[in-house]
Amino acid sequence: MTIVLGAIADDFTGATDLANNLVRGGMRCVQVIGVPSAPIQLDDVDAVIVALKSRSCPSEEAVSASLKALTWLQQLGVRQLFFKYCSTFDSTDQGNIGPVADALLDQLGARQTVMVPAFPVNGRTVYQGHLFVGDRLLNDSGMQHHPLTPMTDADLVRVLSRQTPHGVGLVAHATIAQGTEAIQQRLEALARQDVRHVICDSVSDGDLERLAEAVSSQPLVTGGSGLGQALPERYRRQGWLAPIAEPGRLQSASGRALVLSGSCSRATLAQVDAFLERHPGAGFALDPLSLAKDDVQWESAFGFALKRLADDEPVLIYASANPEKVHQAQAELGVAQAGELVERALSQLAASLVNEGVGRLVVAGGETSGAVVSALGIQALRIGEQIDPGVPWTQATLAGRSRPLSLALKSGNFGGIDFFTRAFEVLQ
Ligand SMILES: Nc1ncnc2c1ncn2[C@@H]1O[C@H](COP(=O)(O)OP(=O)(O)OP(=O)(O)O)[C@@H](O)[C@H]1O
Ligand SMILES: O=C(O)[C@@H](O)C(=O)CO
Repeated sequence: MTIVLGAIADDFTGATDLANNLVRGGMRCVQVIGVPSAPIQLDDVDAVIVALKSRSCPSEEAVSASLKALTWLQQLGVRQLFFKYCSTFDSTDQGNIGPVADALLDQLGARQTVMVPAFPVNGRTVYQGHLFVGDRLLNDSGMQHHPLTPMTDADLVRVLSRQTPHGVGLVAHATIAQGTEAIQQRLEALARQDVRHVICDSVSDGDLERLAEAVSSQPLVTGGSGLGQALPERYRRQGWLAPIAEPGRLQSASGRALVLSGSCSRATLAQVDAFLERHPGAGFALDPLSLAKDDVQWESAFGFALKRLADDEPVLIYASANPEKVHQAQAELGVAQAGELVERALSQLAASLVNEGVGRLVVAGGETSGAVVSALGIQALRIGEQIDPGVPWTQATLAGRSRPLSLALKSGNFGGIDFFTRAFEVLQ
């Protein structure tokens, strides 16, 4: 059967989040890390997700990587394209959501796309074009302090209008509530006014189902994984997808357990605190200012982890810090360098500690996960059981290792407070 969906995700945790929801909808998914350099086996696959690290890089790089992914997916003959970005619309005035969406539309020869970041089960909803995280507007949710893409405006029409020269419009909730026909009529009316990007309100799974029905035949849809949760059922009704497939089972996990965290989100900071409270002495804090000086802190972190792993004790290495500390590091080092130092330190720890027997690895943060997965040389991930909404266990085959590596890539703001402990319980 034809591959139904080809997705391009702007970060690695976002890619596994989308894959997780598609698998739960009964689609057989493969997640690849960048465009594969050699042909890969895609028999019996309904969806292919290309994970990029294009959320925070210069927009020209994001556009070029996304178009390369699109070309590859077009060659596979996929029926619909999905541009996956964050449910908190992480971006800056330079992009990358607007420029990438424009470039994808151009290459597809399509005139319009919907923008649907909502993921209600995780508290992300959009009403009158304004993004909420739980009961807070985006700019008051903690996302205003994000180290790389601070979100200081919750009005997505306004946010996106700064990123594209094209028209940006809204399908408001009153229309979504009326159902498919009303949504399609509104999209058509906006297209006639040359509105190219359409932010869509959605406050419930029902809204996402109505939207999915309205857009499941469009060449390109964009948004968070909430829309991805609703699409498989539409594809099935359109006859594009066989009845519910058995989502693949992963091999049993083996090896030592390690948690690495480079996310500074409110949720991750609470998860770090909860883990350290439950396992006193199990954490090692990295600090970009020390990392910038020499290798001493990295070596200490490595030694600390080795010792605890040898004793089979829980271990968490983290750079996660409150906004004051992050700003202090950024003021001295610059935003990009502070981030890079942390990403390099954590990804080198991952590579070295996997060599020392780590087989179950949890990574918190999308950029951080991108750096770790790249350092490990992983090319593709199989999707397994969900730990919390949006975060599944995955498995990767590594060169020179007989057993696969089990890997959970946690989006910054996802997961319950006990995530770092519960993740390993789910594996047993
Ligand atoms: N103490 C720190 N000071 C400055 N920058 C930091 C610090 N700790 C982490 N960082 C950087 O902040 C960025 C956090 O982004 P990351 O995407 O990993 O987390 P997140 O945004 O919370 O997760 P997600 O993208 O999944 O929502 C990374 O580039 C990381 O290196
Ligand atoms: O949509 C989300 O919130 C996540 O999948 C994500 O992209 C975080 O990096």
